[in-house]
Amino acid sequence: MRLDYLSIFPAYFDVLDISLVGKAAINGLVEIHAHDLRDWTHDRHRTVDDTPCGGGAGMVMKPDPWGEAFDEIIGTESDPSVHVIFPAPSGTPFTQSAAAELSSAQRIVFCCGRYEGIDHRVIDYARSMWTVHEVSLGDYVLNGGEVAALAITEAVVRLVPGFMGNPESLAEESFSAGQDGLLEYPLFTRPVSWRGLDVPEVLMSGHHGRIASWRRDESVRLTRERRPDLTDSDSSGIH
Ligand SMILES: COc1cccc(COC(=O)c2cn[nH]c2)c1
Repeated sequence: MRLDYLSIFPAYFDVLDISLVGKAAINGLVEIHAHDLRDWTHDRHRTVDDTPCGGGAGMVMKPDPWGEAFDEIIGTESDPSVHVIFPAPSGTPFTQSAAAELSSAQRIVFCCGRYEGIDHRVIDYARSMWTVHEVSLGDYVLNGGEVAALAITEAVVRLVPGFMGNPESLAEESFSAGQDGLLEYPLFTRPVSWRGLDVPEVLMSGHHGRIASWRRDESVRLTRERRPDLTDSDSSGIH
């Protein structure tokens, strides 16, 4: 899987050289390329933004640098197998199933917006050429798409076959299919007693049936408490 990042702050992606994603890069599982959008400007100030047509506060990212960067990084041929991601508050909520779908992509290009956003024609042009995803990580505003691109990268790359040493651990996480779309139950490890707080006895009983039932009850309780929106979904198994 090749991952490209287009940003005016490409150094954000240096962090991908460490930890698991870095290891995957070494193993050749993923190939990471970060690019400075200003490399495709031609004026002395390397300008990437301009005032919004129609007025309004702030600045908008000009289309020209994006188009030239696309030509060089992706090419001028249409190819639906290339996935282009624009993180933005106005995007479609990003989910674990979207991460799973993207984990089989051969190429993903992250376009990191700054200022008030990117000239919409950039997204329209990209849609005419590749498979575009405008995604939101949540109902809040970041200063740019870089942090969102890092989060999406981690969610996707950890699902790439061969990435996780222990694929079983993927099956039991929140939002993974195995949990019926419920939130993950509370986790404990040794010591059994810590600062006057004890591990729930059932987990030390060795009775696997009771443990499974305790975990399910906890997942249902947590999901009802924190994510009532998930309780009616068909996959949750609770109504
Ligand atoms: C594309 O234009 C913009 C404009 C402003 C900020 C951003 C960065 O994305 C977010 O803020 C975000 C992503 N998910 N939730 C919030 C992009």
